[in-house]
Amino acid sequence: MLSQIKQAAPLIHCITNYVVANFSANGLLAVGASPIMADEIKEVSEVVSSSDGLLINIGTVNDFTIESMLVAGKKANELNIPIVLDPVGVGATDYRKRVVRRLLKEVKFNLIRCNAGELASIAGADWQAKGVDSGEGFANTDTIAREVALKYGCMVAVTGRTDFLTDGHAEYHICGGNETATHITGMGCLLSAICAASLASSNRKEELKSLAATLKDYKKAAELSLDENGSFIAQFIDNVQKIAEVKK
Ligand SMILES: Nc1ncnc2c1ncn2[C@@H]1O[C@H](COP(=O)(O)OP(=O)(O)O)[C@@H](O)[C@H]1O
Ligand SMILES: Cc1ncsc1CCOP(=O)(O)O
Repeated sequence: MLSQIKQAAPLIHCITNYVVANFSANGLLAVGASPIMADEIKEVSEVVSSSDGLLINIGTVNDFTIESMLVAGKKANELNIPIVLDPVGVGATDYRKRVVRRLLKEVKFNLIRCNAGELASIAGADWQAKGVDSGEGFANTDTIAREVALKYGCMVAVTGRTDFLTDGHAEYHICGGNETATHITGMGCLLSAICAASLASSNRKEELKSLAATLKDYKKAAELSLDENGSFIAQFIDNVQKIAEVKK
């Protein structure tokens, strides 16, 4: 699927957090997409209107950027531009919970890409999240993901050792990857940005299947990368690029 993104070369508007902005831009470039990071309320409407996909990531959201997210999200809905929500660390604070509740109420998302702790928080399930990391709990994430997908009429991708993707009806489990991914900040955030590129590059009828292939390619790139953190980051970007360049 990364090769399909490379062919389509979509422009992806990212309203994302300042921890991962550079990594996400480089990752999008590696798959052949074009990133534009913009969160000023006076320009987000114009930026999203000329984009093929939108990422809303709440990792470092504040009272200004939430308003920009809502303006961009509503404009994208108007223009039928696919939107991915990454609810980074939503379980960590009441503020983040309120932000995500408001986003899910006022904007229609195509995909929520999250870890198990974030999913549990959105669903109000019992879970011990750890900041922006997944944490631990006993809830059945597959069941909750299906419920959340049906409730919000969107696809849900819950990532971890095994990824789970569903639209509430059909579903995929994706195995593999490299545990080192959990020690690198921004791996989930970049994946969400690439999912926006995937949605922007695929036929609407095939988007669940295409997203599953995207998650698989992402895990493959991690498998092919070294286990030390610094080398992993460089090799991972190289491997994402190589997989995207394979002609299908
Ligand atoms: N234990 C693990 N082993 C292998 N891959 C993992 C593991 N945990 C997460 N991943 C992978 O890391 C990437 C980012 O997912 P994740 O860490 O769940 O996101 P987040 O950064 O939002 O918590 C995904 O490709 C996921 O499959
Ligand atoms: C550490 C951190 N703090 C706020 S956003 C962020 C990045 C989280 O990135 P990811 O969830 O992809 O690891």
